[in-house]
Amino acid sequence: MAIRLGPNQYGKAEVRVVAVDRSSPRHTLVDLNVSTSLRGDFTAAHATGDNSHVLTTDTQKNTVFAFAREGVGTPEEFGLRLARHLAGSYDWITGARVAVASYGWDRITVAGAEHDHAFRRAGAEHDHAFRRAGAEVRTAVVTVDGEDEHVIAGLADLVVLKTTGSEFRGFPRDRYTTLAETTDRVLATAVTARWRYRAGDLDYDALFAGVRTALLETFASTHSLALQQSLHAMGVAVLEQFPEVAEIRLSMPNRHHFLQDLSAFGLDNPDVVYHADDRPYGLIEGTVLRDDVPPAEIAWQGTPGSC
Ligand SMILES: O=c1[nH]c(=O)c2[nH]c(=O)[nH]c2[nH]1
Repeated sequence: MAIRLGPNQYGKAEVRVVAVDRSSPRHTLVDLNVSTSLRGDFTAAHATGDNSHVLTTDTQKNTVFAFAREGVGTPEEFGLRLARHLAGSYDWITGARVAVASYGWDRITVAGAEHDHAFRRAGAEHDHAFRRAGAEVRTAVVTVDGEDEHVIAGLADLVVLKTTGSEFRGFPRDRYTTLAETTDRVLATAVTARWRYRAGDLDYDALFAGVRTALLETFASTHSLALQQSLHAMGVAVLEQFPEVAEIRLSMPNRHHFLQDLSAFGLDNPDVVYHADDRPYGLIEGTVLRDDVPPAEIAWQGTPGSC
């Protein structure tokens, strides 16, 4: 019985690259998940571990980031540029497949914010604060406990990002601290928020829309010194604007965007190309509540991500 190597391919899966165009104060961004894979004669690597024909997956990843520095364009164009380059790089590589998933981002709009400098160009559309299209979920948890009824409304996976207007500095340093202080970073999070209503007949749709808008507007407008500060400001805004809300609990992972070092390829990177890292992530959670409303812990029992 002859045993042989059948079809095979290899590449780097899910390179998360975010490219920001800062050429005007109205930033734009492209957010991609790029997977490459090569076909060709890689028999030697499989049979004997001879890697002389292996264009490493690390190199493929670097190529994705380096190509993003030169502009992304459409996913199709970016895929074509990459695939042509990879397929043409060595004689023994006969083909390349590049899969590009492109995540859409909408500008956050803020009513009545025309006087904020970040809105000056397009009415209420923010220059550098975005909401990822499509991912979010509306939630409700209702508890009936004897005579008591509790309604917790919420949303999950409301993904937002600011390309500027975020700092993080002034933290203590010990022997394990390597994080650099920054006065300008990309700030991104997936907001999970749950808020408990006071009793009463309420227009839940209108309240949901209002709370969601308050969360978005406040994320966009707050010059953030920490994600904790943004979280607090978002909770305060909801309680200030909606007397119907007794308390709000927020869970906000810090979706880190690391500036990709392109210097090894002779490229600068003036805050253009980022690696959107999915883990580990900071997880910032907090409750904002009113002093004069009795707690209702039973309403929260079994609700994940609230503290
Ligand atoms: O907004 C932040 N809060 C933190 O607590 C923290 N920790 C960290 O490493 N980066 C950040 N960013």
